Amino acid sequence: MLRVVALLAMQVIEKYVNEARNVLDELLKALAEALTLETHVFLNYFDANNSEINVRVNYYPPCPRPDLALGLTPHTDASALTLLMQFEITGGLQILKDRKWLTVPWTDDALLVNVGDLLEIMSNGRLKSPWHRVVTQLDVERFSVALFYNPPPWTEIEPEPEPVPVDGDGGFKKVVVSDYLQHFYEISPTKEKQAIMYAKV
Ligand SMILES: O=C(O)CCC(=O)C(=O)O
Ligand SMILES: [Fe+2]
Repeated sequence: MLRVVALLAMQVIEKYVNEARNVLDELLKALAEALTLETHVFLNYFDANNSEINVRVNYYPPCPRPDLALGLTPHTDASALTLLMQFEITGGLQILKDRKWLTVPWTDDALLVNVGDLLEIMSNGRLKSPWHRVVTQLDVERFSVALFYNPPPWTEIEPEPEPVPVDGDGGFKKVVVSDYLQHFYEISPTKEKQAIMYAKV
């Protein structure tokens, strides 16, 4: 019985992964166009057989002292893009903006897309990976599914040189995806957004 359930779950996840890949590929094209770049500049790093998709299921139980315990410690995602799903509107996900934690507005039945560090590097800082965390809640339990989409590990990603980011940021250099990931996991968790400095000139 358990085997049947596990098999069914695997089929559902596989279906979701395949659909998610289509959505994310379209988004990578749309994001490149929005930055007035050639449509495929980001998508070209991915390939259907070797790109990495990792799925993490997060469970946050109700917490008697949300003031004392976080659900997920602050971080950026080491992905290119992350597709997030939650099962009901429960809040909990927050991003740091102007030094304040803001709860991400998330409507029911909506998927949320998060820019990861690799896309920040590829876009030379024009797309930013947000510093985010999950807070616990008193009487609320929460599930989320995070799907991380990455080019194959041996891919060398290169920041798009033009146009120069408006906020004067940028200054990224070429990195190999697996080198970046190794660095990211070696130094995580960090107190602030730090791993991405590895990809700065
Ligand atoms: O649970 C969430 O909404 C976010 C999860 C997340 O940030 C992650 O798994 O990296
Ligand atoms: Fe995350």
